[in-house]
Amino acid sequence: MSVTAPAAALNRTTEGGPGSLPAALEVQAVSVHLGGKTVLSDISFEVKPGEFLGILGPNGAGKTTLFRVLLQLIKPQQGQVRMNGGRTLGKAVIGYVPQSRQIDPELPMRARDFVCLGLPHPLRPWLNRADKEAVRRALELTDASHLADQSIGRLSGGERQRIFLAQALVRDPKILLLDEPTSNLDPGAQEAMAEVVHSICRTRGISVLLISHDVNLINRYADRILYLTPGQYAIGTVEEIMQASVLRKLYGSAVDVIRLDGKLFVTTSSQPDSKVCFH
Ligand SMILES: Nc1ncnc2c1ncn2[C@@H]1O[C@H](COP(=O)(O)OP(=O)(O)OP(=O)(O)O)[C@@H](O)[C@H]1O
Repeated sequence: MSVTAPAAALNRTTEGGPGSLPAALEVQAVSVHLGGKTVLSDISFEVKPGEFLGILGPNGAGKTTLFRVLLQLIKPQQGQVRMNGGRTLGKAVIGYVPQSRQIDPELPMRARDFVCLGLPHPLRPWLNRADKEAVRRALELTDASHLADQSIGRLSGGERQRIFLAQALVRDPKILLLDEPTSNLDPGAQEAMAEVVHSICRTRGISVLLISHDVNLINRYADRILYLTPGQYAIGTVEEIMQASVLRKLYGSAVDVIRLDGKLFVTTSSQPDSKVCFH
């Protein structure tokens, strides 16, 4: 069920953004039930080429499940997903960086070989010129060319995320799905990662859907946000969605939004000792 924000319209993009282009992704009335539970309920939205959509919401709201639907790993019980104006390009159209990927520090693999695993034929013993160029370009786009010959297991968390991102980009996707790519990074590395993603989104016209629990990071980079809570959602600009009236409807409980030194904080105010929650 969607919650309509005051002055917010479903699928509206910010002025000067990629609003007038045909959608790269259309999610139409999608519902998903898992283990007897409704995880996504009648969700509809679209994303334009080169648009950056931030996805926020509490644990268990269905954010990763939405990605699994977009990746065709889960078939929704209701609704449909259309990409690239309804022209099916297969899974190559989507680049995906999953949540929390563990790498053995002793894994004897260079970063460039890890990026190669994103190619359609990763186990081929040689790379042709086009493959080499794709890997070179993906590393360059993610500002990671200098890491190419280093061992993937020995890279820092921030450096490793860039290699994961390069792997997701190596097939030149039209849509990029990033599941909490900045979690476990220090603030500087989070900012650097978000900068790289934003630049790729804008310069390559790739639609980015990025899940995060950091509303302020999303606020700086996203054109719009999709805010999911169990069974409910709202979509619009940060200003439209991050209002107490909208979040109260989404959570079905007392929630306040505080702006302090240019930063947003969401608080639960039903408790006597009103406390800051997850943002
Ligand atoms: N295969 C499954 N079978 C049953 N329930 C599932 C399955 N996959 C996910 N769920 C449930 O669906 C709900 C949404 O899970 P999901 O991982 O999409 O949430 P999320 O918003 O990504 O959470 P988080 O922020 O913690 O990553 C959870 O309650 C989860 O337990």
